[in-house]
Amino acid sequence: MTEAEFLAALRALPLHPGARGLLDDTAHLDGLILTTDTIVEGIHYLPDDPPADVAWKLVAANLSDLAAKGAVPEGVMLNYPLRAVPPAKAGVQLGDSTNDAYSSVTIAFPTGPRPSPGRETGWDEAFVSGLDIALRTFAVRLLGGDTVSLPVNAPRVIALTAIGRAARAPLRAGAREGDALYVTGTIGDAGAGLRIARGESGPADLVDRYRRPTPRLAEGKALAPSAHAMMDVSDGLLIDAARMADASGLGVTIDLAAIPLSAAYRAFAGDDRAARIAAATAGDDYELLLAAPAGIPLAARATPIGAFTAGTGLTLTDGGTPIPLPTTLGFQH
Ligand SMILES: Nc1ncnc2c1ncn2[C@@H]1O[C@H](COP(=O)(O)OP(=O)(O)OP(=O)(O)O)[C@@H](O)[C@H]1O
Ligand SMILES: Cc1ncc(C[n+]2csc(CCOP(=O)(O)O)c2C)c(N)n1
Ligand SMILES: [Mg+2]
Repeated sequence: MTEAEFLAALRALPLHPGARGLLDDTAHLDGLILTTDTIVEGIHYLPDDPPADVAWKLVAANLSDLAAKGAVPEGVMLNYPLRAVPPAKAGVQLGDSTNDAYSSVTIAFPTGPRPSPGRETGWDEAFVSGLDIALRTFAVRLLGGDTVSLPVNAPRVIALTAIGRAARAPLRAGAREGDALYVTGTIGDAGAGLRIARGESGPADLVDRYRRPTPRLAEGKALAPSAHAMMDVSDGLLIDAARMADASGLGVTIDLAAIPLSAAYRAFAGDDRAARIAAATAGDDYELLLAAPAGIPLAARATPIGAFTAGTGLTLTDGGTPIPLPTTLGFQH
């Protein structure tokens, strides 16, 4: 089953009205905004990423969904797995191990006495220190959670639930015909950072954008009153914009040439059509995408990159000339 098929199946279940038809970034309950996000070793982060950065990314990815609703974070709940190590490896530092290639990993489900969990030198401690820094940075506090153990060699799966408050939260589904599509910040930096973290040569700043994204909390709060629709860009600018248009019952046209790229991205990847498509489909940006009337002053900086139209689907132009869509619009599980 694909992610889209799984979500479609869930939408046929009894849904709480606060679920917004499972068509939004968050659920809404009496002024509270709720969201949960999971990160998986090897899928969302690299096995040798620093544990403190993994904690940061987990918090940032969750708070980004709150930012997209203009919400102020109230607290978070953490679901955390301690991982046992094979006895032979006890005391060996993570990162020197063969844990990197999950395709060849054999997960051991012990039948005898369980190895003691949490003995991978320092990983859990460093995660907690990183969590402390992230919580303090974003002025949010821990409400609770759950701790479990993983089989030897199993990739870590870490989940966080974030709860916030918003007086008026813009939906994904609220875009109106004629609205402009805006995006905050620059797009593609994290995708480039992942390539660099995987071995290409490039600046550490871009790796930082991949490992330590910034949830746009202040921008989200400032933009929410003028936004007809808002969401964050996690899977890729093109796929997420197409989702906003779809949820709103509209089409959207995006001009590739208008997508804001950083100087660091352009120096690393170039500025041609392929580099722009790569930026617009890589994901991990955690910028905000919003629909608002064209030309109105906005309370935070955002770049107009397109427009909502009657009809359906995504149309891509490059400097105004229509171009074919790439085969993938973004990341899908
Ligand atoms: N396993 C699940 N069970 C129940 N609801 C789900 C599940 N997975 C996703 N959803 C719901 O589907 C909707 C869309 O989820 P999706 O993950 O695409 O958005 P998102 O949380 O904004 O993504 P991202 O975390 O990448 O920003 C949300 O309302 C989410 O709560
Ligand atoms: C090692 C590694 N490989 C690939 C990616 C790219 N990636 C994975 S999940 C995702 C979307 C957000 O996740 P979700 O939709 O689950 O919130 C993206 C863009 C990555 N971050 N790390
Ligand atoms: Mg989201």
